[in-house]
Amino acid sequence: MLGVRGLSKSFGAKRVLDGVDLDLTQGESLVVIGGSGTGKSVLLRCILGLEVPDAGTILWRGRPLAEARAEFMDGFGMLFQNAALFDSLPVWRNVAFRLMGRMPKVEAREIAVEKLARVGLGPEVADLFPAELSGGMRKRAGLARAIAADPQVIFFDEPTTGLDPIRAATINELIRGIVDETGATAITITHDMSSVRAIADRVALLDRGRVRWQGDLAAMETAPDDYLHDFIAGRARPMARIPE
Ligand SMILES: Nc1ncnc2c1ncn2[C@@H]1O[C@H](COP(=O)(O)OP(=O)(O)OP(=O)(O)O)[C@@H](O)[C@H]1O
Repeated sequence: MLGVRGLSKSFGAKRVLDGVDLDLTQGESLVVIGGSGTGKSVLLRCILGLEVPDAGTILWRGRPLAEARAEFMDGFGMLFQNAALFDSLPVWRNVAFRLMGRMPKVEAREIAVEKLARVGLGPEVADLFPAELSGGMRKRAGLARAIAADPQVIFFDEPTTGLDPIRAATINELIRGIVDETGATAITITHDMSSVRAIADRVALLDRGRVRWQGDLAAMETAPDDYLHDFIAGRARPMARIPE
């Protein structure tokens, strides 16, 4: 459904992505992990068309995404790292952002309230402003916005950043539930191994601009790769090579 072929991107002399290849089938949940600065966000930005790669192609349903950009953009949802809600709009307008203009306001609001309910926020939250929400509630509202237009592909950018472990687990469960329910294809980038275990069907580890390892979640624990195991365990070895 979504393929990345030989994607490369440099900033000045710094080669951040150096031939990344990935494939996602419909309904699959891929979690991309990798150390800080390994290019996870750059990869996401290239897929979203916010960054122009130096080389490589992104395929969407077998066609270069560049040729199907409008169709792709219509069918994607995104949960941003800090929820990225518009502070001047009430929560329901944030959730309904993609729906406004496509349908009458009253209908958009109804869908927003329904999506808020799906993420565990009651109708009383709809008219609050983002500043009145806790961090966990903001994430939930961001998640409701990501699913408002029933996307076929959803991107989750560090979905648990800034949350305590219990709230993080709730968000992970919501994401997994939503992906299962909607059959959406999902790409998550994260450092949080609890997210990996809760959300992933498949895991890809980025290292020095390439996919160092990828495989099913179950295979991750026994994969013959020391760096992957250090990453999973959050372990720093004396004199270990930390990829830059
Ligand atoms: N617009 C840009 N201009 C110059 N360098 C950039 C730009 N965007 C990203 N980089 C560099 O690319 C590298 C990868 O950045 P990226 O944000 O993708 O890392 P990441 O894997 O998402 O890291 P983190 O997990 O810390 O968020 C970094 O060294 C960063 O400084």
